[in-house]
Amino acid sequence: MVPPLALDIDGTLTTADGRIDSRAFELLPGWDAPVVIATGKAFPYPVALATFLGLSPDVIAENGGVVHVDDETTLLADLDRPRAVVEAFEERGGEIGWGGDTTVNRWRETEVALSTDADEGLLRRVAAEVPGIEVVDTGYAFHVKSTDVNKGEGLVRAADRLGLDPESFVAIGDSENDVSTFAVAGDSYAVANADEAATAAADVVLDEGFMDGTASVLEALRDGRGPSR
Ligand SMILES: O=C(O)COP(=O)(O)O
Ligand SMILES: [Mg+2]
Repeated sequence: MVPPLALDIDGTLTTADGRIDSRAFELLPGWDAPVVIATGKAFPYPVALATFLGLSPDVIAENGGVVHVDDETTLLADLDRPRAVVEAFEERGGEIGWGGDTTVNRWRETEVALSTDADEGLLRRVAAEVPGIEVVDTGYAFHVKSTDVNKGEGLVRAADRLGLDPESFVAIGDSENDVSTFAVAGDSYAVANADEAATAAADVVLDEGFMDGTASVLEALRDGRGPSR
């Protein structure tokens, strides 16, 4: 019997150049337990990914700001303060980046994401002036978000709605925004490309990076073996 999964997207289900690794489409469609995709990306991305993987769209998006499980969507933070931070950042000369790609933030309902090209020092100074707001660096974006939400709290909520114990989940991830997931899942794996925070928080740090690492865990779980490192 395979365990339920809590899976990050970027750095975890992807190749080093940011594409979904095709092995996700071999390993996940038949997974015989719930799969919760837990990401910093806006809500439509994990819904689309789950749908095209043939999974039910049980997702944690926007770093826990949005939880959608069993056809119930819950917004756990609001956009006003993150937006105010980004406006103040822009008034002081900061740029959110993304080279004119307006899709990154178009569907966000609880947080704002800035390109990692943005002026991090200025962003952190502006954010520090607003209580209850933090900047999370995933290596793929700077997320301006409420301190009240995170992926781990999202997983507790998702597990409850699925009638499962969060400890029954195996979590795999690569960055700071996965630390809270690792804290509530029973077993946690950081891929080899993981940042310092995720590496320190994981039960196991894998020898292989990106989907090579993730696939090694999923294959071992599927085959009833302990995952190799
Ligand atoms: O949106 C990001 O910055 C990273 O996304 P992830 O949480 O799926 O890795
Ligand atoms: Mg990631």
